[in-house]
Amino acid sequence: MTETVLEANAVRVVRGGRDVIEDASLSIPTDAQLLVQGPSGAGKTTLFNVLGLLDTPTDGTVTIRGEDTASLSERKRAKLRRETLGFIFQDFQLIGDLTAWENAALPQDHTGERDEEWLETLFERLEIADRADQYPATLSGGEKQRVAIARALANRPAIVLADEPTGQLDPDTTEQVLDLLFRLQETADTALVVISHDMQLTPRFDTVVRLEDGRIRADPT
Ligand SMILES: Nc1ncnc2c1ncn2[C@@H]1O[C@H](COP(=O)(O)OP(=O)(O)OP(=O)(O)O)[C@@H](O)[C@H]1O
Repeated sequence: MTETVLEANAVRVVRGGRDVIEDASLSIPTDAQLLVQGPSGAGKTTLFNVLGLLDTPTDGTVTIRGEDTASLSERKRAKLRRETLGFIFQDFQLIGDLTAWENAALPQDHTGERDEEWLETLFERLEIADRADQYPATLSGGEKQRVAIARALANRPAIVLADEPTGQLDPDTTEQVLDLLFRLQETADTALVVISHDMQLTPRFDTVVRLEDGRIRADPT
């Protein structure tokens, strides 16, 4: 049986006096290819932040490998986040005065565990080895997203969480980035959770759930 790495149980998030997420439950196995698909305002970013331990739910629990994250101190949550999760954001969030390589190495710097060989593997697989010394301003959108993917995988996280990872890419580059993500998922042995409004992504994923008005619904197809 596949192990569950992250579980959200009856999560409710109240913001601005109303329920932005209502009774959301998700079980993420170690080999997940999960797409959470939903329209603008459905609560996707809020759910991303809760699953990524960047925000705490008003009610309900988020457990990682069976450990309830609510009972942890902020320091322990941050440590668990650094060691277990890799993040990919729509706007890449690269640091402008660091090179592509330095950006990708940041999570390793935070945990103090440099693994140059793994970074090299990632840069080769992502076909950005020749861009390693360039600064973000000189990279294309697709290249920036690949650096962001390398950074997300730098610490070999158990889960990669991606919020609209292809939102700024054209359809062809979107397909290429998805191909790379799935191939790297296998190499890195990580669960992949993508949150997106983009219907183009739907056929590529094993499991698709819909988020509508803060509620998770099973994929109707
Ligand atoms: N801190 C907050 N205070 C008040 N309302 C909030 C807060 N955070 C989110 N919301 C509201 O909750 C709803 C869901 O927001 P969220 O950003 O999670 O949606 P989303 O699905 O990611 O949307 P988009 O695709 O447009 O980014 C929105 O109506 C938003 O205005």
